[in-house]
Amino acid sequence: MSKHHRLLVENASQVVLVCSNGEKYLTKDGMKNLCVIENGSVVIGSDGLIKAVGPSESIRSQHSGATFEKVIDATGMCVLPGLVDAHTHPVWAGDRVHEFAMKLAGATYMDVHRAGGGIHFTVEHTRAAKASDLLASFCSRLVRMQRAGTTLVECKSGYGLELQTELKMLEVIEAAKRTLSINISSTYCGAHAVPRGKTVAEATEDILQVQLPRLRELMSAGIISIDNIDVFCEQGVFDLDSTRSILQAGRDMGLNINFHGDELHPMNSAQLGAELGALAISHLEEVTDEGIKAMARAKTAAVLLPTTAYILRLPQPRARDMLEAGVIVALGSDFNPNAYCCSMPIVMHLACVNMRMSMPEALAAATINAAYALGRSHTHGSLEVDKHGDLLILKTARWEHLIYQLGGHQELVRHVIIKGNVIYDNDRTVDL
Ligand SMILES: N=CN[C@@H](CCC(=O)O)C(=O)O
Ligand SMILES: [Zn+2]
Repeated sequence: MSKHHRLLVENASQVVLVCSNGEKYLTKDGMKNLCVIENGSVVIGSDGLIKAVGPSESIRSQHSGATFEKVIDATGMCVLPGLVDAHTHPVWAGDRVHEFAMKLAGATYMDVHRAGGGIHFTVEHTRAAKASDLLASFCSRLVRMQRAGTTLVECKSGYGLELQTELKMLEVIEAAKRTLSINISSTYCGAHAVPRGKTVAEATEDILQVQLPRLRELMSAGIISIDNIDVFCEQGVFDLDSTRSILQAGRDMGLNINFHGDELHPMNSAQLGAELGALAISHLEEVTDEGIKAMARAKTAAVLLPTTAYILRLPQPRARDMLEAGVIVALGSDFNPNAYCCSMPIVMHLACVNMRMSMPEALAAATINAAYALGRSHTHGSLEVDKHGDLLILKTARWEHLIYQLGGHQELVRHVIIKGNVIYDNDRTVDL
């Protein structure tokens, strides 16, 4: 085949495809046995899509007449799909390091929230911030995520709680899409908290009558693109009825339902999400057995967030029960001013140690299943022909080192590649 391609990555010790039969998600045994090619190569075409992946010898013979813009010799290294972070709150001003100290001293998340801190503190600072400052800090956070291997990330609004600031955040997310190569799934989360001075009913009314109609107009005009709708369904925040009406209104606008549920109290959020056809529900530390069954039946992904339970010293989400019930388990960093973690490799490590997932299960949850939670698993989340050429090259012959070496990704990640373009090249040598 004499053709010109963007990139050839050849002779990798391992190429972890994750799956190879067009699966849109993995469950149960499918998550335990990932597809791995020993001594493999990957070809990415000029359109940024994967053209071939397989054993090095057969790729070499199939492409004997082809030319490549770039060739990477991955001898002694391994190749994985770019990681997918299915839950982040990365657009904000004002850090909350002082609250971390309060929490270490024993305050709970809701103690801080009720005292006017937490989300309210961030809302105050984000409302006051200039869009250009929000964009600059957001982009530097995205760059940190990219360096840790994330190539597709969900990004929420939700620190405005009124139209003007929610829009400012969504526009900042749009601007970042134009600035950086990382793939972004954008989420409207105007129901992240009840704004000060409003009741739940008033906040819900404002979202339904003011915020969503304006977003619909801007979406129709092609000025903004939003993928998902989110609500923080929790005692003292949005109850089940208000959550239902907001999610339904978002769904009617064509948004995917992807919301916070059953985090601090069992709210029957999982059952609600399953009934509404939610693509994903996050947190689920307090999900019930009925909720787990409902999510498995509805194919609603559970986005588990190991950093939240770790930082807030909450009970761990019941990952094993969900996996055994056949729920589509995905992972997210939950990056936000409460859980300041940009690293999916650390998230996978915590999922393995604290939630008792195996390393293959954690990788499936941070690739194909996280892509499913964002409605992107037809294009992302595995190394298969016609999917985006988004991948990581690690300076180690076995992929499990990415999870095993806690915080070691800074040395281990050699290249991060998006659509066949090298967006991060870390040539520091590493002593394993
Ligand atoms: N639980 C609600 N939202 C975030 C926290 C946001 C914040 O504290 O600023 C979460 O997913 O953990
Ligand atoms: Zn969240």
